[in-house]
Order: sequence, then structure tokens, then C-alpha cells
Amino acid sequence: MSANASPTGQTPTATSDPVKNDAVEDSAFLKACRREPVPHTPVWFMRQAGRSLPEYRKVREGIGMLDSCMRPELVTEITLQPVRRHHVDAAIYFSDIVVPLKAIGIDLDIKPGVGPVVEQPVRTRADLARLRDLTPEDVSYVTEAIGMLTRELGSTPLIGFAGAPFTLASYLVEGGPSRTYENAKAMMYGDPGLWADLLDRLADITAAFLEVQIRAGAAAVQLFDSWAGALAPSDYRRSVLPASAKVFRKVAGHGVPRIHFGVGTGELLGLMGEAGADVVGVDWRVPLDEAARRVGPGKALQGNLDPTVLFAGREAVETKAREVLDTAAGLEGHVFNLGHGVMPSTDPDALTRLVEYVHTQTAR
Ligand SMILES: O=C(O)CCc1c2[nH]c(c1CC(=O)O)Cc1[nH]c(c(CC(=O)O)c1CCC(=O)O)Cc1[nH]c(c(CC(=O)O)c1CCC(=O)O)Cc1[nH]c(c(CCC(=O)O)c1CC(=O)O)C2
Repeated sequence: MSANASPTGQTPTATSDPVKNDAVEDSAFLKACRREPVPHTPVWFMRQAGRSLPEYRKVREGIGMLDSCMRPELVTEITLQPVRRHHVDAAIYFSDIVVPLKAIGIDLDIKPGVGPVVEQPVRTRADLARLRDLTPEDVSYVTEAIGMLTRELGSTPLIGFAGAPFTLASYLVEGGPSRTYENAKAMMYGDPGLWADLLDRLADITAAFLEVQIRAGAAAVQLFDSWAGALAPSDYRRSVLPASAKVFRKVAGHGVPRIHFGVGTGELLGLMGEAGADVVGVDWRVPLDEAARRVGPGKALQGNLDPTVLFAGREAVETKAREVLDTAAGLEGHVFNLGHGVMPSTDPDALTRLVEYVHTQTAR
């Protein structure tokens, strides 16, 4: 019997939770998320799959990004590549934050060198009607891929993920990547009723998408509010937190750790924990001991090596990784990660060496 099949031989369905796998539950990653003692500090990297790996570039040749997210065998292969190569403590499901929006029929594409581009931005109340509920059938390829993946992964946990309502709204309202979020913020300040309804819609879609991943076998989930750092705490609390909290509340019953991450969120760390996370992701701008003070007790932290450090040579990487481990020494739970995703031109060998360094330095 493969490691993740249930004792009764039943495979997970779209409507019930899978039987938990003991080896996955005992993994260093899930223990750290639950703030239990660990055999070593677990490590994984945001964007650990993808363009930094030559084997990824090879299998993606001639296949568009969104198209590749809908092919279960390809998703399985790409998700496994960094686990094989780097021996990270968790896999992250290969997808993108805009996949559930595409799945409900929003006309968008991921353009190479640009990012997600939405054909008709969402700007009016009439546009909200285009954001229908997401059903498991809309993303049957996700259920299929996660079934294959959990069998292959054995005792390695799989992290599911989704974009948070604010970050998704920023792409939908702007129509693509933005530095200023002027259209999204104009709606937030100028038409707070429409904004609240938009984020509430996105919360339902996001929660449904995470639930599909959990029911298929994801052992933890990460909510990416990558661009929330653009907001002042009072605006975040009033206009964003209620929707993110709804997502966390809706998935709470499944008993999988919920990670909440954003960039430049130093002033928001406490609120992001308050939204309902079990683990708060921290970028490199705030040391982990200070982040723990801001987040408060009862939560683990994830982070927070600056991804650009990986371009600086072995000694510098080890010095900066040591610094992260030292500031994490007193935490209730620590998952080692970068402060944001692996940059596409990162030398993959530097990542492999970093995993080994963290494991040997923290072996207990
Ligand atoms: O700057 C922008 O706003 C556009 C960013 C962008 C997105 N998807 C995108 C792009 C273009 C690009 O990366 O070049 C397009 C995108 N998404 C992804 C890839 C693959 C890669 O990075 O090489 C790519 C590039 C694909 C290509 O150009 O062929 C895959 C992806 N997106 C994401 C994830 C989850 C993760 O980071 O681990 C993952 C899976 C990684 C894995 O399985 O290891 C999540 C994602 N997508 C996106 C965001 C928003 C913020 C951000 O990118 O920093 C976020 C959340 C985040 O990383 O903070 C939007």
C-alpha cells in the first residue's frame, strides 16, 4: 500500500477529508507548524519549483504557464523536482494564485516576463457577477494531481496554497501587476461597499479552492497576501482582514496548519496572525525575534532569509542563514524559508547547500 492510501484502501474524494497519514503528521514540517519539538528545523522555499531549475525549464518547453497548471502529470513532476533535488521538508503544489480565477471563467493569462493579465478588469458592481462560486469540478485536475502527488511524496507533506482576497483583488481590479495599486485602492477608499463585496466573493472562492486541495490530501495550506504590505494597518484591519479571516475560518475544521504570508508586512504581522493563521510568514525586513514579539504567543513563524543572499557565495549564505537561525532560537516553532520566492536566476546548488546547512546546524 502506498504511504498515503487510507487503511481501507479508499482514495480521497472531493467531498470528504482523507485519512491522515501518520508519517506525514510526524514530519518535522508539521511538527514545527504545530509548535512541537522537531528533529531539525524544517526547510522549504516559496517558488522552490519553477524557473531556477533546468529540469523545470525543460519540461515546460512550449507549454504555457496556465496550461501547465492544468496537466496533472506535469504538475506532479514539477512539484516533485525540488523535493528530489534539494531534499526540502515539504513540497508546494505547483500552480499559481490566479488559477482559481481562470477556473471560474475569468479571461486572464500569465504572460511571460509580465505576470497575470486580466482581459476585462473588475471595476463595477456589474463586474462582480463574473465572479461565480468555484466547485471541485472546476478544478478536477487539482484533485487528480494531488492524489498522484501524495502517493509519490510518501512521508513528505504537501502544502496547498491560494492567493488572499486582497492580492487577488489587486490583479483583478488593476488588470495586471501594479506597483501602486491605484485602481484597487481607489475602490477600497471610494466605494467601500463594492470593495467589501468583492473581497467577500474572493474569500468564498479562495476557501473553496483551498478545501479542494485539503480534501485531495494537502497537509497544510498557505494563503499568499503578497501585496498586503502596501496597506496601512488601519486600512488592512477595516478593509482586508475580515475577508482573509473568513478564508481561515472556513478551512479551520480540516485541522491542517494555515500559513499566512505577505511581503513588507512588518507593521501588519500582528493583524495577519489575528486573521486566523497558525504560522505567520515573515519577509527579511523584520528579524524573527522581533516578528515573534509583534505576532504574539501561540503561533509559529516562517522565514526569513533574503532571497538575494543566495547570489552572494557560500560563506555569505551560511553567515546570513546562521543569523536567521540565531534570531529563531527562542521561537515556539520555526519553519525555515526565504523572505519571498526563489528568484528565477538563483543557482539551484546554492539552495541544495542551504537546506543541508540548516539541517546539520539544527540536528537535535
Ligand atoms: O510581479 C507580479 O505581480 C507578477 C508575479 C507573478 C505571479 N504569477 C506569475 C508571475 C510572473 C513571474 O513570476 O514572473 C507567473 C508564475 N507563477 C509561477 C511561475 C513559475 C516560476 O516562478 O518559475 C510563474 C512564471 C511562469 C512563467 O513565466 O513561465 C508559480 C507559482 N506562483 C506562486 C507559487 C507559490 C509559491 O510561491 O511557492 C508558485 C509555485 C511555485 C512552486 O511550486 O514551487 C504564487 C504567486 N504567483 C503570483 C504571486 C504574487 C506575488 C509575486 O509573484 O511575488 C504569488 C505569491 C507570491 O509569490 O508571493 C503572481
